[in-house]
Amino acid sequence: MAAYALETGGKAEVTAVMRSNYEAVEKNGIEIDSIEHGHDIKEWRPTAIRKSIPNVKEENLQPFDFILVTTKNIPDLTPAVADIIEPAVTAGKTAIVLSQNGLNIEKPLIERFPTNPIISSISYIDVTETSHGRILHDHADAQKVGPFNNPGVSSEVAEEAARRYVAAYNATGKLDVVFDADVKFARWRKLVYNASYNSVASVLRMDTARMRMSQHVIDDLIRPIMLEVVAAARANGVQLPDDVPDKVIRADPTENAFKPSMCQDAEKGNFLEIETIVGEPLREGEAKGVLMPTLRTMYGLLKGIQLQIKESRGLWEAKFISDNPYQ
Ligand SMILES: NC(=O)C1=CN([C@@H]2O[C@H](COP(=O)(O)OP(=O)(O)OC[C@H]3O[C@@H](n4cnc5c(N)ncnc54)[C@H](OP(=O)(O)O)[C@@H]3O)[C@@H](O)[C@H]2O)C=CC1
Ligand SMILES: CC(C)(CO)C(=O)C(=O)O
Repeated sequence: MAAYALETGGKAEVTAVMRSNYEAVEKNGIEIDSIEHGHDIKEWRPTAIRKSIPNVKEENLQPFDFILVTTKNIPDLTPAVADIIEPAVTAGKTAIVLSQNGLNIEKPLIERFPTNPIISSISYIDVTETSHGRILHDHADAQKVGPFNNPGVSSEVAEEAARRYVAAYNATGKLDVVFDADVKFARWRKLVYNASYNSVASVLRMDTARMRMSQHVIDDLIRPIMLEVVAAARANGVQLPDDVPDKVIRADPTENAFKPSMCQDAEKGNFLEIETIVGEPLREGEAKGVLMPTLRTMYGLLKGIQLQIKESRGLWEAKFISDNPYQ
């Protein structure tokens, strides 16, 4: 959806890097059913489609102005985001936009690319790739875009890059995609949803409407996690208002059965974004003395699921390692 918005705005040319969907898109283009851009978009293609990350130096390419990262962010697996994008980054030039959920995702990027603007996009957009190259977009694209603090880049340069990205993305001015300098607030606010709904949905394989209809899932799991995240945010200097949990609980429409992105991954047998969405807020909160028992339990369950996925893909072997006290 980002490629579509950027290209159709007329201020950007997008090179889209695809993986499992490459062949399907190369052959048939992209089919989009979008609440905002139209329900019957067929055979759409961005300026370029690639099967691998462009290598700017080896291929003698012009530097990219922006790299928009829309992969899942799973630091407990390799390759890490910084390794994936490195060949396309031009030091001191390319701005890197992380349109990914979670906390502290900028840290490895700042370490690897100390002279590049690193930009945060917090996105509210329910998008599902229903099959390769087929996109269902059923919530208005709303984003808060702002610069992460990269000590090697001046705040003026970083802000200018973020504003330029917003201007290209929202060229028509019709989308709710806006500049917002308070990246820390936007990220913690979004985590109230993701740490709770994404993780509970992944364990229960349940959509958010059914959770609300059940009542107990909200009372016993969702609301307690939200309150723990709000307490962790406040302990870290982010004053989320008292009404955030109630607003976020009711954020999704109840007439369709929406499953958050992590649940979609669990159902596909894909790896889960556990560390950035659950592990990091847990560590940040507990480091400040906040008790987070519900989120800690979810973390343990999700790590168990991740281990099963790793084993099924041959990335974990069921054996004791030397310092394991339970053998
Ligand atoms: N879906 C949503 O509505 C929302 C998602 N988010 C966040 O946005 C981010 C992206 O989520 P989402 O769009 O759902 O993710 P998806 O898993 O649907 O899409 C990720 C894409 O990245 C590709 N990819 C992953 N690694 C590589 C690689 N090394 N090289 C090339 N391509 C790669 C995947 O390919 P392949 O299919 O081969 O794995 C897949 O096409 C996440 O951080 C998520 O939390 C935020 C708001 C809403
Ligand atoms: C809820 C949503 C779709 C944002 O709108 C999201 O962040 C996710 O599914 O991970």
